[in-house]
Amino acid sequence: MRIDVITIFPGYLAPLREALLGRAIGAGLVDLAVHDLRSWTRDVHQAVDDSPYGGGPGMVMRPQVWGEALDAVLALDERPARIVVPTPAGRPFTQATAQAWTGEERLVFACGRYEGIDQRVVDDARRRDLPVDEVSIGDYVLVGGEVAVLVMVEAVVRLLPGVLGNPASAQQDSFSDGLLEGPAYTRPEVWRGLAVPEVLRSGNHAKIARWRRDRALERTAQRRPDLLAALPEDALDDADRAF
Ligand SMILES: NCc1ccc(-c2ccccc2)nc1
Repeated sequence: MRIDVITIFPGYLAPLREALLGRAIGAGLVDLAVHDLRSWTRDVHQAVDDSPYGGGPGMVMRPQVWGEALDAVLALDERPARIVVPTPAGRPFTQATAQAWTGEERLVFACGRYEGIDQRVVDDARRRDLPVDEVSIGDYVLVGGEVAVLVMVEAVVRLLPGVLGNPASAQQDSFSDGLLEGPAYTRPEVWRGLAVPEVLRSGNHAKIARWRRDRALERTAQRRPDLLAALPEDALDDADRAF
């Protein structure tokens, strides 16, 4: 998978080259290219924004600069790309989104700042039949899209074959079965007077699996009843319902 990020703060994306993601890049599982949007400005001030039509606070990012930047970056590679625009006004980015994007050959992230990017940039891309997703990683407003890109790239790349040491962990993590993950423990057996739940040291794998499922159901019911309500009919068996 090739990932391009266009931003006025390339340094914000440096963490993508660390640790797990850095190793995935080193292993050739992912190609990452970060581009400075100002490379496509033509004025001496390298202006990327301007006042909003209709008035109101803040500034809007100029369509000319973004149009030239996207055209140039898309032309760098012949692989078909999905353009992703992080925005508080976007559709929710979920684990399902991350899973779906693992099938993409290329993702091009457009990081907005200020009040966002002139809407015509997205409209123009869509009318050229380029797939464009405006996505939100949560109901809060950041200063720009860069942090959202770090979140989404990590969520997607970790799912790519060969990236995680143990692929099973990607299957068993939260949300993969629609439930939150329950509590986890490691040595020592007792820490500050707190003991690891007995069942986890019992060696009885059926009992352990049941206990873990019950804790996941309990935590999901307490913290995210919306996830429980969204589970497909056949997702819970009789033992689950008994819980
Ligand atoms: N839903 C997370 C998110 C994503 C992007 C932005 C944002 C804020 C200002 C300008 C451009 C993007 N804020 C929140």
